[in-house]
Amino acid sequence: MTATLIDGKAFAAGLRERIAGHTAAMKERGITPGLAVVLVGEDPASQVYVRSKGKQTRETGMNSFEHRLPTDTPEAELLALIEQLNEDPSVNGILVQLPLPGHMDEAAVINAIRPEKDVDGFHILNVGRLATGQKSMVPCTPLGSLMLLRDHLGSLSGKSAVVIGRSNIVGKPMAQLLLRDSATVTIAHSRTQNLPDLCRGADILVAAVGRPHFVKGDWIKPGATVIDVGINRTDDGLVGDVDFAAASQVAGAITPVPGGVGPMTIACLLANTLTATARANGLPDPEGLTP
Ligand SMILES: Nc1nc(=O)c2c([nH]1)NC[C@@H]1CN(c3ccc(C(=O)N[C@@H](CCC(=O)O)C(=O)O)cc3)C=[N+]21
Repeated sequence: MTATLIDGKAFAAGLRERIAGHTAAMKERGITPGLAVVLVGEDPASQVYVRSKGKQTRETGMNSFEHRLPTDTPEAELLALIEQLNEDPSVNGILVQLPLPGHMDEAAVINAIRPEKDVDGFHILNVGRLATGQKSMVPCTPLGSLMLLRDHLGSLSGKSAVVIGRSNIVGKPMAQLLLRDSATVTIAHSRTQNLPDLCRGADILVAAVGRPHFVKGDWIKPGATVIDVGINRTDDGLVGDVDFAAASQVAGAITPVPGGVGPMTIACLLANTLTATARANGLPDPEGLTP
């Protein structure tokens, strides 16, 4: 048996087109969504992502504001920039690229962003809102994964979901979103006992561990839906957290790397920026893109 390929790249392209349509309608009313991306330091991978985010923001018709600061920038200077962006009415979304240099307090920086403009959904208030079922900004990678799951499965209600990874950026918010869709959710991590057996019970398996080919083919329940969040640079190029060749013989459906969750992350960043702009202007949420 060979799994259905869940084409995140194509889904993201369609999503960006719908976002561009909403953006054009807003611009007719004199509102242009604006996204500010802040990059501290010269990490080459981060520079690639920031460039790609800026390009897609502009292609969607939104304003893109990019701020690059040197690695040794004092934290107070970054906080002052965030305050300036908080006050700027042309900026609807603020993203501070992570990870930050070691001398900075990541939580303090994230929580300095006005929650309404926190398009990453990392602010403590948005985390609490998501956990309690209130409208919030939702982290982009989990949101993109949820969209792919809903598109492929329809209802997630009652399904057994295993999320491998407990990060604040992916694992924990992913579990919250699955729970909100009435899946039965287990969060697994490095201390989990008998992980292969646990995975074999999962109708939905989300791998967010950051280790190349960590999830083996014989961990997959036949017919399961597998979402591979991993982006690992190896000598063989970009690979996911799942052994794709083996897993795709067993799974019902699986996301590839590249071309799966990655492109959805950026499309959801634009979706959150559009939603933030609508909310800032008293307009209804476009299509309920940000749940
Ligand atoms: N505040 C913050 N928010 C983020 O959302 C954030 C961040 N910091 N720091 C870094 C990670 C990483 N990230 C990715 C986005 C798109 C792809 C993506 O489009 N990947 C392509 C391939 C890209 C390639 O070839 O390198 C794919 O999977 O097909 C990957 C990774 C967002 N991040």
